[in-house]
Amino acid sequence: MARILDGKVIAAAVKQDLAMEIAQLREKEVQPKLVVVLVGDDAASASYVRSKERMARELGLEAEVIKLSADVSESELMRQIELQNADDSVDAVLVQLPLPEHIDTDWVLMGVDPTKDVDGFHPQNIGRYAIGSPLVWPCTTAGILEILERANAPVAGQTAVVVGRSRIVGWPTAQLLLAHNATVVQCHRQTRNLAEFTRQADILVVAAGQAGLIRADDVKAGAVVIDVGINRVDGHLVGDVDFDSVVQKAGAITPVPGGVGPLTVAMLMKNTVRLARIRRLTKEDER
Ligand SMILES: Nc1nc2c(c(=O)[nH]1)N[C@@H](CN(C=O)c1ccc(C(=O)N[C@@H](CCC(=O)O)C(=O)O)cc1)CN2
Repeated sequence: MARILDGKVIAAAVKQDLAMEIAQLREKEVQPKLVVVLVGDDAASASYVRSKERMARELGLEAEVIKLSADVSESELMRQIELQNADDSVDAVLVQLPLPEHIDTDWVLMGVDPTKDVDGFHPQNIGRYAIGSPLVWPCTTAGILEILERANAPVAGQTAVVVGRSRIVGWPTAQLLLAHNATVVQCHRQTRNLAEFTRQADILVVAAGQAGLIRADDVKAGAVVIDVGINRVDGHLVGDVDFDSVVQKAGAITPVPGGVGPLTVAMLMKNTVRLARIRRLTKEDER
């Protein structure tokens, strides 16, 4: 039976460490500020943004949410982002995804000042994945590393298989595991014989958006399985991994809900503090 990696417990530990760091920053008169831009009225996005605002306030960070209507023009959205880029009191800017279809997401993300890009989605930060040191890793990816580290799961030298190659999770997670010296295989929709790869994984990260995609037969005995899927099936939230069968075979597994999700918000707070520290306490030529 696998060890359950409880994201709520790990997120609470991250928050506790951060509270101390924020108190120390306050002694240096640094008050980190996060701005979240929310476009439209998608219920899930609105709920995630509320969690972000709530956790920021709990930790004593300044947080502002800019709400724009679903039919906002691309130029108005860009204008709002540029205002945040120019505001010296703002350390971190996040544009909640997904954006409505009429908006070019790549273009908008390129508009965020890379030094305030708390999601790590600006091309300049994506380029830095290649040298293993973006200013920040995307929040979910950073959360996955936090889970592995706090579970004392080794990464270097392990075979890691990542299913999915999204901008938000799959791609950066593969890059992060590579930067930590895992042997990485990135699978995606067009991968043939997916199970041939997943069965080799010491660390299996699944972010495909397909409920029940990975079953016990697809997993190596003793593997660490990180389930990033969030799917609603018959009114219930389930991951991409068939938890009930895989829990019998894996060495450790994250549940859904209560696994990676809570870390995504906690790591946003950690990234905000990191960007504030870099902008306010590090000389430009040391960044
Ligand atoms: N700009 C960004 N947009 C999005 C990101 C992101 O990192 N940056 N990630 C996701 C949504 N997301 C945060 O934004 C997020 C997703 C899930 C959770 C979470 O805590 N999930 C819970 C279940 C919650 C539920 O009941 O729905 C869990 O897994 O336990 C937090 C944040 C897409 N957009």
